[in-house]
Amino acid sequence: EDDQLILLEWYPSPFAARVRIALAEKGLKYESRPEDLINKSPLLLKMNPVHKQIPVLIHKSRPICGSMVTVQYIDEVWNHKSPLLPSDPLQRAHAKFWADYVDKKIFGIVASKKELIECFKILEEELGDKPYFGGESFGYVDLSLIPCYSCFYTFETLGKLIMAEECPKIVDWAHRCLQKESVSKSLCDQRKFYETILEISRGGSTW
Ligand SMILES: N[C@@H](CCC(=O)N[C@@H](CSO)C(=O)NCC(=O)O)C(=O)O
Repeated sequence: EDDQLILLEWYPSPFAARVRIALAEKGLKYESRPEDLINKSPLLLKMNPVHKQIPVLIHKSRPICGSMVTVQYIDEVWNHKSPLLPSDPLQRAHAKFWADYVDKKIFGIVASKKELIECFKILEEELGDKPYFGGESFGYVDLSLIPCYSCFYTFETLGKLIMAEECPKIVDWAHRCLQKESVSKSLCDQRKFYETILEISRGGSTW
């Protein structure tokens, strides 16, 4: 029917995980269509001709591209439950600032180990003693960062570091987020992510 939701995605992608979490938070049913990023489907090329990237949410046959843009769309269209962004404009601006920081510094160009740890320490400071980045409840900034948890085993194995030592509050926060079913059922398993990275690095294909 007209209100059908389709998600063009790829399971290991932390960007796709963000949209899966938002859809689960709102209790929305959707059809998942896994993409082969080496042989992209005509639908993906049609729905996201600019970046030709997943995730793409297709709602009423129209595409929404970009993971955090899609999360905002979901939050605004299905605003009946589990708000992800605060309603106060200043708080919203802060949430978008930190989600943008996560995009640039954590998910951006794969940073050097030193830079990555420095950025996690800044996030650790921002989190402080709050249970979540937005305060008492899980929200937009938490959602932007938590998919990175799937990469922790890879960081530790390849980077020879221990996340619990580098940023203990972030590790505790991640475990807190994983108590939520919307998160635990949406995140790629850490070992599967690691195996996928090794496969790709052998295959030399981009992802
Ligand atoms: N800024 C975008 C990044 C999406 C992306 O990198 N998607 C990757 C897969 S996961 O890393 C992708 O589709 N790569 C295929 C390609 O670039 O050819 C977002 O937030 O959605």
